Amino acid sequence: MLDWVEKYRPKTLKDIIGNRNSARQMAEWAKNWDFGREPLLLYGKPGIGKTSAAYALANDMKWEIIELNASDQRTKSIIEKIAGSCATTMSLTGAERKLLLFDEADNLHGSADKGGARAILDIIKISRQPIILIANDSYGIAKELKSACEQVQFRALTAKTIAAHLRDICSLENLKCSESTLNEIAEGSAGDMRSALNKLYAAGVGEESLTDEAVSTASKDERASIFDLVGSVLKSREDRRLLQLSAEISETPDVMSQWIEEGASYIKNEKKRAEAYHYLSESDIYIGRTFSRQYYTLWRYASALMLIGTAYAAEGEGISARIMPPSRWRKMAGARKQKGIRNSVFNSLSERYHMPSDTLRDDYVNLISVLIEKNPVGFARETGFDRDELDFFLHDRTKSADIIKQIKKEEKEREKAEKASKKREAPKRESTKKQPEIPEGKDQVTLKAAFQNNSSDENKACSKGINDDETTKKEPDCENGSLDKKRVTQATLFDGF
Ligand SMILES: Nc1ncnc2c1ncn2[C@@H]1O[C@H](COP(=O)(O)OP(=O)(O)OP(=O)(O)O)[C@@H](O)[C@H]1O
Repeated sequence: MLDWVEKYRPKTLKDIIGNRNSARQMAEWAKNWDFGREPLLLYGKPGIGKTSAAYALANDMKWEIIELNASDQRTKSIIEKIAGSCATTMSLTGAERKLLLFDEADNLHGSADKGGARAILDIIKISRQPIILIANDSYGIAKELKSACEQVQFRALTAKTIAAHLRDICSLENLKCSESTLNEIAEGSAGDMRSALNKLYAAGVGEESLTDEAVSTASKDERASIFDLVGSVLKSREDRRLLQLSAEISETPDVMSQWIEEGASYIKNEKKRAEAYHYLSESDIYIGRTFSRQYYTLWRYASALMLIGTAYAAEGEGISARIMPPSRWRKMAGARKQKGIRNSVFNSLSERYHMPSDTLRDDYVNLISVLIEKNPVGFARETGFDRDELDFFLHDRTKSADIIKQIKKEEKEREKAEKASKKREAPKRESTKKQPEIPEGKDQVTLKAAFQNNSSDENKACSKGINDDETTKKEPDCENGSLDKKRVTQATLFDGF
């Protein structure tokens, strides 16, 4: 049996209650959608119809819908695998278009979502299909992602609008309910239609009439979110209520502690803030012990310390800013990327200079930095660094990007010139094809092997000359080298066969 939230989920945009302008904006966008059109970003409080509106739109347009949630472990590669393919191809079921729906676009910083924002941006660039992103908190969305989208705000619904919808549902379900009870549910839902429907369902399902008592019992069962918990810790001093809220949310104490830590950073008074951090660190000890001893009863102490301790320190001063996901998640994602760049830089230098990467990192990093600063172009050209790797030493993203761009341009021009010169050389080679008795393949391989054994710069230059088909031009430079000698040697070797 469907609960009423599902049973009365809007089927078409016309069923969306309130937010008429937003629904209209979505319909316009879909009607005029064409390849290259910006995705939509629907944002607003939970439970006010964003996801329903996206589904209703897809239904109206007869578009197939593919939903991706943050909990799908949206690493870059997975997104590219799932969405990248359908972003560029037509639907298998024959539906004209596929709507890619990225829910929780404001929650892309967790470990499961590394590179999530970047990957979505990449998909936006290549997608031949419409995309909608959904977020509760527009401030939590990566800046680049936000500016790549057309934004549609969803506002919390008024108590009057919610009450009217509840009345309709009561009559469809043959449930008798007084106006005052309906208003009480609507007002207690703070603009959240889903929460209101859940309360009505919990109190009224299987009943003929609704009593105030049933409603207040049902309200207690309403599940809280982590945002409610952080807000309450900073605002309220009701210890029991805080513990009850923490039991309702689905986060474990270690994750909860990271959210509270972020919340504690909003406490204005420095002393009080320090006190909050003190309780958080005490709580962290119990979290550590829980894991090391696998004794989960200790979690209760951890929760009590972090919640009651932080609330005690905050003294109910409340929060004037938006509650954000832990900033350490963002920092950790950044640090992971930086570590990857560092490893790749030192591994490639280690190969080049035949030195352990640890030695390079511990003893030569300053020297290398100075050398690179003196001649960044030459160094980047020689090492084949990319922008991030070069920036690791230069600490100047624009400069690094410019240098890499310049090198790539030069490479392209060189390739072009080489191709052109090969074209010019081709007829000449045809005419000189009839060469000595030495089989062509064997000659090349043995010569190459001979050069590999010789590491002097001069011989390298000679070998380059040969590979580049410029033997004649380079010959005078090779007089002291062993090219001619080797040719003689090889010839003698082959003579022996
Ligand atoms: N504006 C609305 N009109 C009609 N029903 C609504 C509306 N908003 C919410 N509902 C009801 O609440 C349920 C949940 O709504 P929905 O999932 O669309 O909210 P949401 O804003 O996307 O929330 P979240 O941000 O948590 O995903 C729907 O199934 C529907 O029954």
